[in-house]
Amino acid sequence: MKRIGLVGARGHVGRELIRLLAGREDMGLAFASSRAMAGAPATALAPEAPEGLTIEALGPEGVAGKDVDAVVLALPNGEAAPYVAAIEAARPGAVIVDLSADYRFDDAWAYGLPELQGRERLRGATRIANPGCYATAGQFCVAPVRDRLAGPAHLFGVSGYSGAGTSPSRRNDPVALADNLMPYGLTGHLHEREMSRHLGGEVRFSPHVAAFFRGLIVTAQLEFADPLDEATLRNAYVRGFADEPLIEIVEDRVPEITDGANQNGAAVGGFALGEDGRRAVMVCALDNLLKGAAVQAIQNLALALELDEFDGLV
Ligand SMILES: NC(=O)C1=CN([C@@H]2O[C@H](COP(=O)(O)OP(=O)(O)OC[C@H]3O[C@@H](n4cnc5c(N)ncnc54)[C@H](OP(=O)(O)O)[C@@H]3O)[C@@H](O)[C@H]2O)C=CC1
Ligand SMILES: CC(=O)N[C@@H](CCC(=O)OP(=O)(O)O)C(=O)O
Repeated sequence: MKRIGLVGARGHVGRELIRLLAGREDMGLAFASSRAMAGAPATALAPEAPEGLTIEALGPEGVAGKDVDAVVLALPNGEAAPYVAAIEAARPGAVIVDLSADYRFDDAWAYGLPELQGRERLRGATRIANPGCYATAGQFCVAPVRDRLAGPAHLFGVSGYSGAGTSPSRRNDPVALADNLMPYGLTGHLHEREMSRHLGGEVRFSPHVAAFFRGLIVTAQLEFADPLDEATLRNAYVRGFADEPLIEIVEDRVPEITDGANQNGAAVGGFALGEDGRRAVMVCALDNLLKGAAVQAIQNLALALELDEFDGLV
């Protein structure tokens, strides 16, 4: 049984990770760190947590002192570096999976989107940057046809408000969101840069947050250099994601939020082609807390520790 430590356990993603780890026999939660919940049983965060495990408030040195195989950092952006430095000094061989955006642009870290980046770099890796939630859905919409694009892909995204984390803000305030849809990050959202970098082509992204708690959808406008027929468009996705158990290709209708929310995997569909075959619209729905975060982290932990990637997930 590989021993996994979790920092940021009180967050929405931390709770999902505790639940998913409880579903595996080859990895288990060895410690859970939260400053606000220190001293409480881990079952207060998620009923599936190991009985008898008490939440601790661990700083970087405290985390680095723990005898674990891997540490998952589920902290807000900008907080990971001291933890990484302390773990690197004390146990350089330990696996670190960071859920924030802090290392997604760092070539020394493997970018952990197994379905698209390939698994070779993730197997046995010790530093893995988990992708962003919209960035995961956006890349699933664009990657199978990226080489055919005539220009930037234009992506429209709507997320549930759990995407904005637990620190109070307008973007996770149910009162401000009631009967509302909030555009934000109108230019330069971090996931715009993340997608552009990892797709190797420019993306324009318009994020929105809505009044539902979890799940997100990305609708992608794609323009092609040469016309495509519908069979070619469908085949690009069907073949591109063949043998990927966490990606469902939806061929008979357009995916909606409910196709992704509370699901471990992503639903990809749309397949709407303009009359001249030069433009298509694709859609991806997934759960921002699951395939957009915690499920992806479990896949990455399993690959890094050379375990079954999909155990407990499919
Ligand atoms: N929410 C989502 O949909 C997604 C989130 N992510 C990423 O996953 C990570 C976790 O997300 P989420 O669960 O929403 O995060 P939260 O904003 O809920 O933060 C997680 C926890 O981190 C702890 N924390 C906050 N600041 C610090 C600090 N300075 N030092 C130590 N601990 C701190 C807090 O617990 P306490 O105060 O008790 O210590 C908090 O509950 C983030 O990097 C996020 O960007 C990625 C994809 C999707
Ligand atoms: C609604 C909302 O605010 N969503 C977040 C998505 C958070 C996320 O996926 O991630 P990273 O911070 O890990 O990139 C946002 O747009 O920043």
